[in-house]
Amino acid sequence: MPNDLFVVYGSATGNSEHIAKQIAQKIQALQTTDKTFNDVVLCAGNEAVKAHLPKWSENPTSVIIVTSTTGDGDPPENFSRLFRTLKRKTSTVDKICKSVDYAVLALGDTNYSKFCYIGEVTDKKLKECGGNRIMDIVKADEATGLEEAVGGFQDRVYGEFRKAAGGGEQESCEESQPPPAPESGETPTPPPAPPTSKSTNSPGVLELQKVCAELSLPDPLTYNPSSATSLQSLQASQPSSAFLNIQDKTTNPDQGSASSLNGYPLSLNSAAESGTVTSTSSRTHYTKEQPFTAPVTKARYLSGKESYPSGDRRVIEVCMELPEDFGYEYSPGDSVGVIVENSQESVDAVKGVVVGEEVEVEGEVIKKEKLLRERVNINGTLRRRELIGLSTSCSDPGEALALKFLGSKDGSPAYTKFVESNSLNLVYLLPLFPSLKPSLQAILDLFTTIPPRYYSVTTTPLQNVNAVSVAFSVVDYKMSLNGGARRLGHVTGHLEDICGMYLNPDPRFERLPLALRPKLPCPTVKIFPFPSKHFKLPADPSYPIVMVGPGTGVAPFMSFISHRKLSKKQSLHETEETCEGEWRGGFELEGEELAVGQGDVQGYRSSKEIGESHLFFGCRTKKDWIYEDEIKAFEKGGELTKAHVCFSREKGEGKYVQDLMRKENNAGKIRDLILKKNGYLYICGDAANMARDVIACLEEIFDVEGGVEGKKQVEKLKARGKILLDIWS
Ligand SMILES: Cc1cc2nc3c(=O)[nH]c(=O)nc-3n(C[C@H](O)[C@H](O)[C@H](O)COP(=O)(O)O)c2cc1C
Repeated sequence: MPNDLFVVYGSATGNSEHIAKQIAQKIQALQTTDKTFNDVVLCAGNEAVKAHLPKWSENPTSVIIVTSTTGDGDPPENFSRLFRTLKRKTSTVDKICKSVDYAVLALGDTNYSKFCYIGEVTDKKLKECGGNRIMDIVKADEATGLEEAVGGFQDRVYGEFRKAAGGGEQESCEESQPPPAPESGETPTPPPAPPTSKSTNSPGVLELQKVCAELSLPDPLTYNPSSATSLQSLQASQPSSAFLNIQDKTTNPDQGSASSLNGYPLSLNSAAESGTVTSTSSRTHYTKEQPFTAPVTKARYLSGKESYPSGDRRVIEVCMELPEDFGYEYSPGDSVGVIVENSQESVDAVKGVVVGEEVEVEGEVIKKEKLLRERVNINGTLRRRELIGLSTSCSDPGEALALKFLGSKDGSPAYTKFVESNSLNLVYLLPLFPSLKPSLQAILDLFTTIPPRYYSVTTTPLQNVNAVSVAFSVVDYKMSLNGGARRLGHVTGHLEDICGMYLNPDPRFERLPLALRPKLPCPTVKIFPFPSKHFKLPADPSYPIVMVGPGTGVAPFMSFISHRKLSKKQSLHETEETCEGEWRGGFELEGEELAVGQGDVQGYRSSKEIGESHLFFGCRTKKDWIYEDEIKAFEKGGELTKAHVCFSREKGEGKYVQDLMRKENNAGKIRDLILKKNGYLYICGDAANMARDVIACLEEIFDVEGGVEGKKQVEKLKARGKILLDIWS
């Protein structure tokens, strides 16, 4: 009796999920001719724990894990439960994976210190749980392009599993893939012939040629894709009925189907996962799939108001109302996920070019307009695999080659300059490559769903449990392509737009009393709670805290300081239960995972004294200083011991936060608070530059001996949860 094959993913931003889906689809397609496996099951790690893991120790099972690492070496949310379970179960006598053949594909980025950490640990733990590793872990690096490693894994993995299942060697995921099925009544389009000359009229190719010349790269039209064999496996999988049959083995019929095909959300998996996310007092039922439509009750510019409508640095705070049944008492350090549909303008720009009027997904026919507006991420920066996939829909061979080159490893520097630095998305790609006419099905196959954006809360529930505020910079810049078109962030631009009535009120009505002003409809936004597991205040408020948050990285610290201030004022502890061993957010934790002293809202309510607190904040100029009044008021009121502030474009004691931290007094203070006084150090903001520099600075600060001590000390403090990061790239 053939065994089941599980393709299990852990994904924060959709890459691993998409790759896992491709692998599952391809293997499923092979099963029509080659019955190596009974069923092919695709699911997120958390879903696997309850629905499938118990059976893995009983029956021979094959498991392919595709997981990224996020945060600072953290598992993606939808993988965290499986990760914890595997870590916990290694020492048990009854090896829970003793009947499991497995392989791990780890996604990561070498810009982060814990490269592919979650994949590595998962691979190790599966082994310790008795699993049979059938091929070595493959690590794919986002910094240089995931494609080659992913392609190599895809090429090999099926053959290896087949061999292990006793089915011989001949199959590989790619080789035996059936040819793409033509749409009914159509003859398949032959692949475009290679270009015969380097001349072209294509605006995209011309721009790319310029970029390549600047970077001393070969002309993209001379690119020879056949030398990049493994990339072929990442090309768009064409619709094939065999691919649309991945079986979901979920156990909960209420949640609908978990199968996630062609970029559609894994509604069941995600819902199941979020459904168990509880606050200490109640469960929340608002999720990514079922967000709450929150009225935006206030919005204000924290900086840059004078530069509206097109200044490059505008920071906005928006306040959203939460309903009674939101059932979610958030706590400082948490974020709110915001979902914004694609704008009508971007849908219109794509609609006319994409071929086909509707697609069928799991029996449901979806019209083009709806699919483009609500589902596919046409506003996201194009990924390499999407470019390679789109190349097959170009009728001009030069354009096809240029897109293939951009998605290839050889074209990596050009990708950075041409795609990444312009945040080039499908909407702007189409006019550059006029022969590119993808089908609606290809768009569905290639693109992920619109991802939510996450923003740290700036408020505390101790003040108002029915409202939450977040702060963000408006993304607004000029592209170097498309004639210098202006680009606004998909979410931040939208929020600024809908909050116009608060941000830039009509001056004609300003002198009128509020009651007499015309009533405008309250803007709304779709949100869901996104609790943080690690970025939490210490449970004992008397512990000191050091907060490093330049720019909008200061946002969670506004919540931290307000929370400590109000916790001192309120003495609610008699009426509140404390909650031990469970985070707010309902994640069960093992002893060693519970960082010393970390806690929740309730812990704070029992507080009397709050410990010393230091904030390191930096921005470009005094004009950019957000929350200046609030920070000064905190300092005056004693809730903040000291704000250390610097301006990179003005004269002062230092340019950047790390310059201030390095100063003798401050370095000594940080050492004392963290090492001797049981303090916690928090870093929030940009991962690539700021966090890296701040960590390097801390290594110096803790390197009292002048040797390698500092590096080790920082690692130790991170491992103990005494240095905590909330960073983004
Ligand atoms: C906020 C953030 C934190 C990250 N942290 C790490 C990390 O600690 N180690 C690592 O190897 N990669 C890290 N990455 C890189 C991701 O693993 C990589 O981008 C991967 O392709 C994401 O896959 P996913 O979309 O399936 O989550 C991080 C990425 C982001 C955006």
